[in-house]
Amino acid sequence: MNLAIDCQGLVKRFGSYTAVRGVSFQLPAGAIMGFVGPNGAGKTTLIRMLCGVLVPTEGKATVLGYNVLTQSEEIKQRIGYMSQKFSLYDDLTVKENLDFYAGVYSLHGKTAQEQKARVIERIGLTERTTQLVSALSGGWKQRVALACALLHSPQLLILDEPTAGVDPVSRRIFLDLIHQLAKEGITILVSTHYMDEAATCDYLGFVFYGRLIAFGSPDEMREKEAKDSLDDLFIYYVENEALDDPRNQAFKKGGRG
Ligand SMILES: Nc1ncnc2c1ncn2[C@@H]1O[C@H](COP(=O)(O)OP(=O)(O)OP(=O)(O)O)[C@@H](O)[C@H]1O
Repeated sequence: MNLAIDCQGLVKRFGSYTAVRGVSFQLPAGAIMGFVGPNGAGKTTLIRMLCGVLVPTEGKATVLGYNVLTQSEEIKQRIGYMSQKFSLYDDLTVKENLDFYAGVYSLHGKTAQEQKARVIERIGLTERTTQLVSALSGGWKQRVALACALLHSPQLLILDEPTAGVDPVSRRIFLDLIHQLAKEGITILVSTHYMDEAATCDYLGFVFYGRLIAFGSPDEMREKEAKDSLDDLFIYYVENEALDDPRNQAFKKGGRG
């Protein structure tokens, strides 16, 4: 199987605090995977290790066949990353933001022009290129950020809570775009708090206090544990997780979030 991500026993400690505790999973190329978990579960830390920007304390991982410890530059060139804050310049137009990111990805001349034209068309931004980003709705900002992340034709797209604070219609449009991109062969890793989004992924990883407490396809997971909803399934896994972290007890008693 051609794997986009293969990680084994990834651990990240910040001083005495362990944010990621031995995460292992394999993601086939071309699949969409969703990370779901409460705030502070360790999703972003895990993602940052897979992007090659944060060095794991323990464990190993390959992303697109490259080692996160020794080949982070190769990984960075081949992944598109979009954070929950979108990382756009509000006082620049859509086109100027794309120009800026083309430079970041070292795209110049004809290649830059072609790639910008490709993503503008692909993401449906033709009518928006001269607008200031500050004048755009959250949904349009999200699409501009996606266009920026796709400029260098990445093989893996990593989206960290891309739809946080975006209205439901825009979320749906964005999700459809993501699914089309996956059909075109891009592997997608997305972290989300929304179970309806998670349900559309090929694979799901439930992250809870630094552990990957479940991994599999949403349908298989629901069938295996005989749960109708992913919310029920998540709670089921959390309640069956014997964690030493005292915050786990708070979560079980209703302090979720
Ligand atoms: N650089 C750092 N130094 C110390 N602690 C950190 C650092 N980065 C993250 N943490 C801690 O690690 C834990 C996991 O954080 P992380 O951002 O990975 O969670 P998350 O699941 O992405 O949460 P959210 O959904 O809120 O983005 C948190 O308790 C956070 O405070």
